[in-house]
Amino acid sequence: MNNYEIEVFISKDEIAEKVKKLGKIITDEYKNTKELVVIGLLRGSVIFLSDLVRELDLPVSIDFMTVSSYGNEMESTREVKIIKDLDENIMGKDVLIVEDILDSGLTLKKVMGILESRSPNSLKLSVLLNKTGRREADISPDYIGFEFEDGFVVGYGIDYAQKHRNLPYIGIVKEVK
Ligand SMILES: O=P(O)(O)OC[C@H]1O[C@H](OP(=O)(O)OP(=O)(O)O)[C@H](O)[C@@H]1O
Ligand code: HPA
Repeated sequence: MNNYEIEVFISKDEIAEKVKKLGKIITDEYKNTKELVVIGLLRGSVIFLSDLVRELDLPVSIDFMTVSSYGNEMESTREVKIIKDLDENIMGKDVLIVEDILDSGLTLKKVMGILESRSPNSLKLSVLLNKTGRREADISPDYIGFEFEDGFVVGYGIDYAQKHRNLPYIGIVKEVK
């Protein structure tokens, strides 16, 4: 896409309110847990994860993994590769994956399969955005911020060709002809 503009889709204030709500729900559900391991997938999750963990009134540790499927494109390459694995062992631990967006589901299906095979005590998924219209893998998140059907989004950690992650809101990319 040569020329495009970005339209505000979810405002900064709406995101902040939702993240607070999710923080309360997750805190309540894990209140008897000794240690919750929050896992972020680099790079898209970092802003959501940073805000969400500060709304958790729980003993939390944080770890990151890098996988790649989209590269610089708007379509998934369909091949999900682990580029950087977790630093810590998750066996027997309560694990919560915190992701920016669930779209085809191919990335998280693969990642959840890998993490499940490491025998955590529990494994759940929290996504800020659940894009439902292009789902290919059977996967349903445990905690969802916002749901929408389709459209390519950017901002609040999410990129288009590595740009726009720093927008404080979620925008929709529109082609300008
Ligand atoms: O459900 P899917 O269709 O698999 O898409 C979701 C994935 O796509 C994005 O990652 P991307 O590959 O763009 O890397 P990034 O985290 O560095 O932005 C996003 O962060 C999810 O991990
Ligand atoms: O809508 C999107 N925007 C940016 N990256 C993405 N990765 C999956 N879906 C999207």
